[in-house]
Amino acid sequence: MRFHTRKWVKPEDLNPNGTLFGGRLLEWIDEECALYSIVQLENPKTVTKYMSEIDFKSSAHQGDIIEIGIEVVKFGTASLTLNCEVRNKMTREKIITVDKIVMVGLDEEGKPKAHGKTQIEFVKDRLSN
Ligand SMILES: CC(=O)SCCNC(=O)CCNC(=O)[C@H](O)C(C)(C)COP(=O)(O)OP(=O)(O)OC[C@H]1O[C@@H](n2cnc3c(N)ncnc32)[C@H](O)[C@@H]1OP(=O)(O)O
Repeated sequence: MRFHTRKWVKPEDLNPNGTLFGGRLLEWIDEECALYSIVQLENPKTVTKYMSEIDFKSSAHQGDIIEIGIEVVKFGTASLTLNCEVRNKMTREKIITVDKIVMVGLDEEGKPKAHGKTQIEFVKDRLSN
């Protein structure tokens, strides 16, 4: 799993309990998956179709730095299936896991569009082609 993005937990990210608000974390995960999929599928019209159950294993506190990891499970026809793990950068403790996130690339009419991708591509390799 590659951990692409770090986030710094700020006062506005906390719940009334004083720990990281779950909704904020899901927003970060969704955005991370969208950005990752847009780049991989080379389609800016890529949406979240499905998220499996989530498992909050531990929390984070103000000032913590967390990192969001993504792994490709499968390239489908129009879809890209990912899994995600978020961990505390300092303690390496797992905060959340999401086993299955399905992103779908759309065409101009908002219908699923075949992407023709079968493996992860790195931007640096695209540039050298
Ligand atoms: C980043 C964001 O926040 S985006 C905002 C939130 N997301 C949205 O608004 C999306 C709203 N949903 C939609 O517009 C539609 O459901 C669409 C266009 C994404 C998909 O429409 P569908 O009629 O379900 O398309 P279809 O049945 O062809 O499925 C498309 C792909 O999704 C997969 N899929 C569909 N439903 C599910 C599901 N419940 N679980 C897992 N995968 C699914 C299919 O297997 C298919 O994959 P493939 O192309 O690799 O074979």
